[in-house]
Amino acid sequence: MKQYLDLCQHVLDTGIQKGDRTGTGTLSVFGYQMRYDLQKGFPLMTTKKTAFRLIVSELLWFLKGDTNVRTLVEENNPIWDEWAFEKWVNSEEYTGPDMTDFGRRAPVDEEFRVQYKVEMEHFKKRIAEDDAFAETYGDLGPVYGKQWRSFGTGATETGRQPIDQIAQLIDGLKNNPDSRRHIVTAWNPSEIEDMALPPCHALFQFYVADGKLSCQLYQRSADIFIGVPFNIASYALLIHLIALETGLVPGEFIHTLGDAHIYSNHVNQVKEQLTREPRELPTISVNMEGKSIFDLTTSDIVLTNYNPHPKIKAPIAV
Ligand SMILES: Nc1nc(=O)c2c([nH]1)NC[C@@H]1CN(c3ccc(C(=O)N[C@@H](CCC(=O)O)C(=O)O)cc3)CN21
Ligand SMILES: O=c1ccn([C@H]2C[C@H](O)[C@@H](COP(=O)(O)O)O2)c(=O)[nH]1
Repeated sequence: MKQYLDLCQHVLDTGIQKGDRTGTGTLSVFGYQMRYDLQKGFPLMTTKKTAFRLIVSELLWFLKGDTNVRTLVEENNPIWDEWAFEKWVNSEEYTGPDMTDFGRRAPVDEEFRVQYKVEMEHFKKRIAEDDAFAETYGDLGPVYGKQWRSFGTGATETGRQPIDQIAQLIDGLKNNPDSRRHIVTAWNPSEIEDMALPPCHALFQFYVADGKLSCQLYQRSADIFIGVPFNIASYALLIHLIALETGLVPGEFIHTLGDAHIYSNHVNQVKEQLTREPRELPTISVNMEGKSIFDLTTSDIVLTNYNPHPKIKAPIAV
């Protein structure tokens, strides 16, 4: 994972102090590229323990075309909770304690944090138990799952069907591997305003040469300490899955970043991680057993030989 540590060092050394939407403040560079050869092992962070289980359940959620956090809540995956919760506490129906700016206040205000945790637990319980509530407040809008599997409603004006970009990708890779048009985009300008968060991993392209399958991602905005380790592993897993589906061997993941930033409250954690020696990479195996990648469950994907340094905690910017 030297590539990742080099990115961290580069941003610490040359990053510019920049304000951001969340009000946290960042050190930021614009434009950076990393390459991961998947033949050398599975690129999950070894310099801090990273929750692979959460990465798997999020990717399978995208692949099923799901955009409702209920599925993630049921799988005990909290990574999208804040963005659904935000919609709930800003709604007219919410009558609990004031949760304005909860993301910024919770890490620094002990008394508020207790209140926030109570409200968040209530919210999750209701998402899990109340169908109508989950349908309204669990849904993040037309985020990744919608764009990947069902891009563009368009039906009323054009009479066209929504596009299953992943099915088309698999089809194209099988039937026309040399094509330079193996592209999937989550960036749908006409639906951005309805999304809880505009897509960060916005567009990717697949490529086949020598029987190997590679993918390059353009990520417009990259939270280096929290988001990027998840994104690298998620796309590496996506390449493995698409390779199984198309009879190819995993090649390279090329990760191209736009605004690549370290949040000001992650700088110490990044420095701690930089003192650690990378270890041997783990490997993964996938049990397809006649299933398509759209029907997999988390237990079908198994990680072995993962011996990371301990976890490093950090607050997430909402
Ligand atoms: N500021 C920000 N950074 C992100 O990376 C990010 C967002 N926002 N918003 C949407 C999604 C949600 N993602 C997330 C959210 C939380 C974790 C997280 O809490 N990771 C912890 C581990 C959690 C655990 O082990 O329970 C970590 O330490 O990596 C990771 C990715 C990635 N995205
Ligand atoms: O997969 C993801 C999702 C989100 N992020 C980070 C990047 C930014 O820090 C925030 C999004 O804020 P914007 O103001 O919309 O750019 O989330 C990530 O790194 N990876």
